[in-house]
Amino acid sequence: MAQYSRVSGTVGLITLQNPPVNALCAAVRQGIVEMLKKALSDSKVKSVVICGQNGIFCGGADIKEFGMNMSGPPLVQVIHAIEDANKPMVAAIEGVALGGGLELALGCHYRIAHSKARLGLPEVILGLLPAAGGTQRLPRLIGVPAALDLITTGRHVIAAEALQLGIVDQVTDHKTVDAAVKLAQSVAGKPLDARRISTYPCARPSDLDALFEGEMQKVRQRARGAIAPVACVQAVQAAATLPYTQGIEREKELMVTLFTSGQARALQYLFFSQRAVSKWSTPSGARWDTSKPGPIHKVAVIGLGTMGRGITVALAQTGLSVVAVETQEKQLMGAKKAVSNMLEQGAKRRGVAPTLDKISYSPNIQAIADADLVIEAVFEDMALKKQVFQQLAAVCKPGTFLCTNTSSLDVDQLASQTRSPELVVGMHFFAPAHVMKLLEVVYGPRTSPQAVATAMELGKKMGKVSVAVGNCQGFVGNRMLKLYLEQAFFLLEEGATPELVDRALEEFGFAMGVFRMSDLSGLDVGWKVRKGLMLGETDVSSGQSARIRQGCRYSPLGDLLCEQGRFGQKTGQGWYQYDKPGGRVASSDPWLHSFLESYRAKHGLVARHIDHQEVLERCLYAMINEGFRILEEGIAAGPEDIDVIYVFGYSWPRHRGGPMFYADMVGLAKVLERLEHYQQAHPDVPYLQPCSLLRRLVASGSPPIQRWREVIKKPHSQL
Ligand SMILES: CC/C=C\C/C=C/C(=O)SCCNC(=O)CCNC(=O)[C@H](O)C(C)(C)COP(=O)(O)OP(=O)(O)OC[C@H]1O[C@@H](n2cnc3c(N)ncnc32)[C@H](O)[C@@H]1OP(=O)(O)O
Repeated sequence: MAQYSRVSGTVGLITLQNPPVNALCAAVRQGIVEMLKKALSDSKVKSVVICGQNGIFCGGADIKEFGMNMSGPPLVQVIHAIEDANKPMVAAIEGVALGGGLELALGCHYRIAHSKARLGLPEVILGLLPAAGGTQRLPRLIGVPAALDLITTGRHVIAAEALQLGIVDQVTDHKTVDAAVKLAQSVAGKPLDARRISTYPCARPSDLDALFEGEMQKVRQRARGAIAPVACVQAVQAAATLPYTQGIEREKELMVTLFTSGQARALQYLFFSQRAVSKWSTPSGARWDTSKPGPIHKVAVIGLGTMGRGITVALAQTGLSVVAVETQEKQLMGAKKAVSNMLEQGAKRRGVAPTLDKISYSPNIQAIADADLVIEAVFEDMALKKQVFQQLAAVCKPGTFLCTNTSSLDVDQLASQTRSPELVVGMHFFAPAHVMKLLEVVYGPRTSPQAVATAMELGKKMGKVSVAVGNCQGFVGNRMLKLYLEQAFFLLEEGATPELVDRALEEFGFAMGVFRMSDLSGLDVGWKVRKGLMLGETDVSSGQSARIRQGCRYSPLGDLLCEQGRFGQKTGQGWYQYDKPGGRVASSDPWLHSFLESYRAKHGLVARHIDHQEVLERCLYAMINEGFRILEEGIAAGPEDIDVIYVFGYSWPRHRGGPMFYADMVGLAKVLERLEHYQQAHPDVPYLQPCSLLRRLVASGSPPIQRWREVIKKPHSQL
């Protein structure tokens, strides 16, 4: 797990060996201690280089070991042994030095990095802090403000910035280990006292208290209830105010609190879930490792509204050739300008050249004849999309993959418009498509494994977290969201206000409550979908209440607001009021409150007191219950898929892991009991009936989420 050799006669070389990222598992830590002893006791060795195997220095502590009983020497002690060494220690950083990997390098007396190397302390993203001395050494090395930035955000820096900040001593474009050996030779025999970072005083800016107060405020605001960023600030504050040994004690104390928190578990689960979803499988047996993607050189986008523009930008940024088709001349002109602006801004931010020349625009669908893959992004209307698919079938060369960006329409119906339904797959992007990380890849019963593999591969190229899901109304994300929204509407009918519901959800950790989010995305979007499903119009002649549709409870509140022209931010009025159409700052709207009162009076509803707990249980458990149905039907392969969709597409608070992880944390028996309670209270809402999978899981003793798959048999699979 760590190898030792002597090179150039006098330099000991310790190589970390734990593929793929040389994570610091117990055996690696033990190996370092043993190899270090060897190097220090070898009288021919005058200095030592530490490097990693296969061009990667180290990806940090082994995350798989977290939550297990610790064995082997603690990392903090390993790093002290390195720093205390009486021969110069040089870190040769290639690939990455992240987390414990960078902390290990900070224990060395010198650091040299390859120009392409990335360095960082991303522990905060895993709900932790750099607890192997990182919070104490980094501020001593680069100052408090810069250390706070890196430790509280977890951002990676490339070697040039690391050099500028003073994290590394040298950057090389050549072979890093060779350059490190040279550096090690040049410093052999030199005194080391001034090279041990733990002995440095921590420079204190004059306004230290104000600095930490400001930072704490900033971090709390950004953290939305996550505790790790706050602990990171506290640990750096200890570095700035306490001697090193006491600072290390404080770092340890804070780490123990984080380690035992559910938040760290949630974030580490997400780390592995994000990687697990790329290893997709479908109920028919297609899998990521047996399905080869088709070659894609040229992609076409049909329809240049908001979604089509974002997709075009994201595609052009991958370097692929893109043909962007929009039949309406005026829309095409506007799109050209908007796409170029977005590409230029993005390129400026990333310090690269904009890829404007990758895109050709056309008003004519014939222009896509030689595309390898087409993404249809026209208006969300089945008749229109069917027409487009018929055209695509006629125009495209044989073998072209045909993708639809529908957010909820039946992918299989679109496939049936073509001669090759096996080439049809959904690619559901989220707005704005060049920014949002999530992509739902939707396979129908006839979609070929190759089409799924191709869409997943393209998503990866576009920098998306892609999740393969089965075809059903709303797929995974919007299918669950519908119930979340509906429960929020019902709560208004029963006595809540948009402010109360939003506050409960924002305190839970959502960036925006459901009503503020609805105002932002536009109430008219859902209205059109409901009208398409015949849910947005009352059949007065049937004599049924406006609050019953298709035999179930229905709230027409959203439709009524739309009928008043209240579409949200874009019209300046929705669930809240704004200072002008397009305004961003929501304020409470007395009109809405009196509208709700008259609505309740009209329908004989008596407002009752509703608390935050009920808001959370009704909105979240309804959605979680649907998640279990999705698992039972085989629409999502596992709970990780649902959780990744919610975190990356619906701003579910990361430190709560996703809806299914949250259910596991709350306890499945409790979720079941509360659903039963609400189902009894609202028998006209059939989806509150607990899903049979949830019942089966509870009956099998509520196994942890990692073992749900054992219980999820798929007798009801529709695929
Ligand atoms: C006791 C605590 C004491 C001190 C505190 C120290 C704490 C830490 O160090 S926490 C860990 C901090 N490090 C990180 O957060 C880095 C996490 N990894 C990454 O960001 C990336 O994996 C990478 C940039 C290192 C590589 O990216 P990429 O090339 O895209 O590969 P993958 O992400 O797909 O990863 C490949 C493979 O490696 C597994 N893996 C990555 N890092 C770790 C790790 N630190 N521990 C264990 N396993 C790791 C990852 O899960 C992938 O595995 P699979 O192929 O099985 O999916």
